[in-house]
Amino acid sequence: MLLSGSGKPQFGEGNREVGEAPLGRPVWAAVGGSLMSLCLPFTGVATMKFKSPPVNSLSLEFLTEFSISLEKLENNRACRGVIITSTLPKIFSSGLDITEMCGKSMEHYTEFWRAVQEMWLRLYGSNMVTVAAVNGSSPAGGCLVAMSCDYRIMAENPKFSIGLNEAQLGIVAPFWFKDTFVNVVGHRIAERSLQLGSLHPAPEAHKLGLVDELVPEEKLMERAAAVMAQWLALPDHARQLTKTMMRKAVLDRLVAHREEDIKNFVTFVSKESIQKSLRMYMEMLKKRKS
Ligand SMILES: CCCCCCCCCCC/C=C/C(=O)SCCNC(=O)CCNC(=O)[C@H](O)C(C)(C)COP(=O)(O)OP(=O)(O)OC[C@H]1O[C@@H](n2cnc3c(N)ncnc32)[C@H](O)[C@@H]1OP(=O)(O)O
Repeated sequence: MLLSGSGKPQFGEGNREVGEAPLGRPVWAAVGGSLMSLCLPFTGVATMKFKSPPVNSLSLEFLTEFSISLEKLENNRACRGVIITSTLPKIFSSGLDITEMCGKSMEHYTEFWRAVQEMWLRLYGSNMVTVAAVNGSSPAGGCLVAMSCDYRIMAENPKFSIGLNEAQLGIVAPFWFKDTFVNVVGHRIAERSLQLGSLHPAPEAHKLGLVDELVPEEKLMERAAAVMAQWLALPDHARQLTKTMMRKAVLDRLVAHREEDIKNFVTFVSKESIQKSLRMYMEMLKKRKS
């Protein structure tokens, strides 16, 4: 992931680079983890770029780096917003790494699911303004990342799709994926889309309200910066309290049922029938390629 931003850099470890202006003030700070890059310039707006080829799957390692990066930005008082995008052509994120859910131990599933929860709790509950610049396809967990942001701008290419397609894999989106979806598009659209495991091409996703606007791909980052400026024009405390008011019930629900949710996931994913569905899905992906 690639994370970049400006202001007062607080990133202690890793591949840190800090530019110094003549007065000794940091111009920018870049913390290049291996799976995402992050930069924070003077504007106080960080850009986080996923860079985990081939398709930015959300592996345990990726999720861990994502959560740590969010925590660092959240704790950096100079950072007020983050734009999330991908360095890979055509893919925002392919969602949870299916190989993390196949043929592994119960301990591994537990650790993996806790990391998925952690990422969502941090992103959905962030005090920062979060804008997703969706520059490619974004199924399932990738859609969750985008939906957890405050605003979604998608490249207008109809070949790019987004949605919670879990049902197509023979698995079930957990209640907090569903809650996030309902909060974005409303109950009826969420219900139909979830039951059918629909992946919506960008124009349809826009019509449904799953993404807020479509722009030509080359204008995506420029537009994300403009939207960010608009959101940051308001006082942080008023915006943050409003965001909390809108999202708290859904966040609290997972916090209250976190261990139960992990148990459900581990039990569900360990079933031979589910393992078989996931294996068949992976085989289908490979066959489709050849
Ligand atoms: C009672 C209730 C209890 C509830 C308990 C909980 C239940 C479990 C909930 C789990 C929720 C799951 C969420 C998810 O996110 S699951 C993942 C869903 N993702 C997908 O369906 C996307 C699949 N991928 C694609 O459609 C395409 O790859 C994509 C459009 C993203 C890109 O297409 P492209 O043609 O560019 O690339 P390839 O298809 O050739 O893929 C390249 C290689 O990457 C591998 N790949 C793709 N996606 C994944 C993935 N998500 N995880 C792991 N690996 C992935 C693909 O197989 C190719 O590999 P090879 O190069 O080795 O062939």
